[in-house]
Amino acid sequence: MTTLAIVGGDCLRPDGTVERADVLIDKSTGEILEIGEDFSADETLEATDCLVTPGFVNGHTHVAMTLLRGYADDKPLDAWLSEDIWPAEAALSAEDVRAGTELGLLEFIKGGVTGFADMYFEVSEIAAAVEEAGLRARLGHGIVTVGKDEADARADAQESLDVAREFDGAADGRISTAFMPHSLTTVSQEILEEFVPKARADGIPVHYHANETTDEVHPVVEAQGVRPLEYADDVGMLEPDDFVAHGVHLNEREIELLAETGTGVIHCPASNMKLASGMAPIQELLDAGATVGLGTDGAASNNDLSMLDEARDAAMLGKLAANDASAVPAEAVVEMLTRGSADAIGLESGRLEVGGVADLAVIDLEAPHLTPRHDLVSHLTYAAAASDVRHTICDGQVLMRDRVVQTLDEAAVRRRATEHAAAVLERVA
Ligand SMILES: CSC[C@H]1O[C@@H](n2cnc3c(O)ncnc32)[C@H](O)[C@@H]1O
Ligand SMILES: [Zn+2]
Repeated sequence: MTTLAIVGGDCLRPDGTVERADVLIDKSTGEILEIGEDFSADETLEATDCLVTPGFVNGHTHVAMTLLRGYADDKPLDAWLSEDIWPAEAALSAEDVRAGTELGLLEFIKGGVTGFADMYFEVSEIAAAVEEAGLRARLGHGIVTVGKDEADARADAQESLDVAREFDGAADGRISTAFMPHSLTTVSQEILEEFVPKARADGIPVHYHANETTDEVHPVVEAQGVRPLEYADDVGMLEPDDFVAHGVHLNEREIELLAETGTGVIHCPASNMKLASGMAPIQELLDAGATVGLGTDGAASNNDLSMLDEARDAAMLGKLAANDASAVPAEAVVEMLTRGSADAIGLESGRLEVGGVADLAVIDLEAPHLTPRHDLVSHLTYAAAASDVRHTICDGQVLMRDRVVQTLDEAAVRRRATEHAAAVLERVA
């Protein structure tokens, strides 16, 4: 057994309390062995004046979209996708997706993210980058069938199923998968009715964008005569392992359905604000008992991949949406940031506890904006930034030590991404 000790820090425990303790990790199994004091270990990470927290889990993203960061801003979802993003994505090669993914994973590690769910294409490249970077992920091929003939639509759906089967368990079990129809309006009913049962039969979860904008709600109501999530339920897309992104425009019945079925909801506040999609009813979802996590969505609608920014946005927007300053408090946000997202997307992480997986972030508290230290849960939600993360650990392995990423060459990744982004734009022009 090879061990790693994180020493000198304060630990954020699953009940929200903070206690002074060291953490002993078995590097060979990636498990937390003990939380206490005076451990001898093969390797040490210094955490004096730091907060040791569960690693942050980004419950919904399109990580390779880092290449399109700043490419198209200040438009609503439909125009942004159809006028700018989809034409640019049509020009992306597998190598571009790899370069954009590596850049995104670098940003994740530097911001304390240890796990994420991703919907995109060229998933073999994304899986290879995840394996190299050392992160944990649920990956899937996103299906869009609008504008495609039947053969192409079925091929796209089949690819999503094949990818989910092929990559489940990859990277020593750090990669899991899902069947990923893009949304209830961009994938036909025929495809959903044919393929969702096939995913279900293989125990593959389903992930999709739902109720993001009113433009996504009205066509479903018109065509089906029911609300989008009632339709999703009818086609078998609300099960305990399933998770939806956004859930902005939900009525009471849909909130109830999400909670009753145990379907996870990934709240993406920055993307919802930037695209002016609306304000998700997060306090209502929490009150109903739904499993709620946080996600950045892609870097082209955010425009960064900082989960600490997302935490602050979730708290602020949650209060505004509820017209209540006590809504979506810091404790609820930290829960969404860690085990809420992990539970929603089905990752075994999000808790700093003995026997749990050692997916951790160590936050340096020696900064003016984190002084004084009345309440570290408050600081995580309202004041800490990605640049305050000092070390990142996933599956017991140190991915970043003293802000130096160990698994990726930062300069090379940034250089490659810059080159690929420029080449894509030239092709699109
Ligand atoms: C077919 S792969 C996934 C697909 O989703 C697009 N996308 C990025 N952000 C959003 C969003 O907020 N709502 C809906 N779709 C989004 C991405 O560009 C890919 O094409
Ligand atoms: Zn998305």
